[in-house]
Amino acid sequence: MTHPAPQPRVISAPGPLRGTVRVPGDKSISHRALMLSALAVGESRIEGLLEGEDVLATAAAMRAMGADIMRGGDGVWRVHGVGVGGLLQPESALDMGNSGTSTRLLMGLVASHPITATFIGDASLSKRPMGRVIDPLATMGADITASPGGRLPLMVRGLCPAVPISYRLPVASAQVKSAVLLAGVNAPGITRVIEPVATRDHSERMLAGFGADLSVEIDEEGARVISLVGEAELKPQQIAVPGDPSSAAFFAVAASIVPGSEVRIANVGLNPTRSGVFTALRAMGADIEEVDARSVGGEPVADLIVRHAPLVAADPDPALAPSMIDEYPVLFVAAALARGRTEIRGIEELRVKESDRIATMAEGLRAIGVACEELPDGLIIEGRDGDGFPGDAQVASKLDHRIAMSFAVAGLHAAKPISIDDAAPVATSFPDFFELLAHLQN
Ligand SMILES: O=C(O)C1=C[C@@H](OP(=O)(O)O)[C@@H](O)[C@H](O)C1
Ligand SMILES: C=C(OP(=O)(O)O)C(=O)O
Repeated sequence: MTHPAPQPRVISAPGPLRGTVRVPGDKSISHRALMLSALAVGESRIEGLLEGEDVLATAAAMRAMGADIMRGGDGVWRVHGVGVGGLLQPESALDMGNSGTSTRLLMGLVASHPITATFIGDASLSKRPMGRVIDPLATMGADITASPGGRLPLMVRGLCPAVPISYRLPVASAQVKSAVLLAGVNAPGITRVIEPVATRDHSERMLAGFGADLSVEIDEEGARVISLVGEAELKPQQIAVPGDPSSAAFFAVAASIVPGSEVRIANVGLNPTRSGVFTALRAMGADIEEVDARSVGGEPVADLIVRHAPLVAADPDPALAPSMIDEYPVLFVAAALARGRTEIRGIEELRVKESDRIATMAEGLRAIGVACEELPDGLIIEGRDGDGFPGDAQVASKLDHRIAMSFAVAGLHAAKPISIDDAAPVATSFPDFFELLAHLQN
């Protein structure tokens, strides 16, 4: 719950970006790999795990509930699980730091085990809504006491056996879907999640990969119906985590906006439920080539070669929102340099992330010289037609890693430096972001 001292950073335009970078492992897949390995009996091995603070919070919580988790000197993580139903009562509160995914998915796991756990987090996480997972998990029988507004700190008292439910998602959220499915892993019978709008499907892929009986059908209205047979026996796996497209997006935008750049981003996960940002950038004229397409750990992967290109405003299709939800802040930076006006709608979910990402980005963009107008569910941005940002301003990251990295990217094409009041949150999802950026500047 304590924060490291703020780490201010000044970014100035260094000239073209050139070379190859390999982005770290996918954050969503890393969380799930640790959780499911911790529920399997026997040793799982995870290669390419993201070693960011959010994922380390998940690892610490799974250890506190009985799993044996070790990082080998070879960088491979070895997990000895406790078996479905075998999670132990943690001795102290689970500190989720800044991580919404850790909190919501672990609440699901605890909900169907005969244990009680208290969840705490940092100032950002303590403002985020948990009612969206409390509701279905309470229907499954968990007893949950939350702080006012359904927030952290909160306590989950699991029920075993839990009641399997059929739950239609009221909000397009992979975290809510996953919380219900993970609770369903230790519930008798069939737990069903109906998803009118598809969100990232890593939980479904990985549950099936660990041997759970899970099926997905499309109903007559086009919704995905995910059915999971509970009291599953999960078998240990060898997992290779692909690179995170959400992290790759920062370099894709950086190379697109800085004249003379050409960057190869290696090992990027391109699961269609995650790759919307590349579709949106290409619609703006970005030059993104996919090479060496392959499959890593059951997920599509390729290297991306991104070259500078003049960008033109193109309103992103709101239907793409779930597949690029975390990439909007950096897409706003691209839109702010494009020719024309971009209207981005259908992204009200951005208001409940690590910060209110519509408001925080609007404030920062104005500070660096961009005209924009906030909407309840989006943002209108007047593009600068390739003209760099005037800069000479300080922006606030508000405990939000994606805000800090987005303004670092903006600083690469600014007449005067942009300072970020606190870049420490970058360590939650992308600890070596600034090192990789420096590598491309040499
Ligand atoms: O399931 C996941 O791993 C995630 C789902 C998304 O959140 P929501 O489910 O709240 O949309 C995303 O923003 C988050 O970074 C990771
Ligand atoms: C929203 C994010 O993560 P989380 O919900 O796990 O905090 C993110 O990484 O942008």
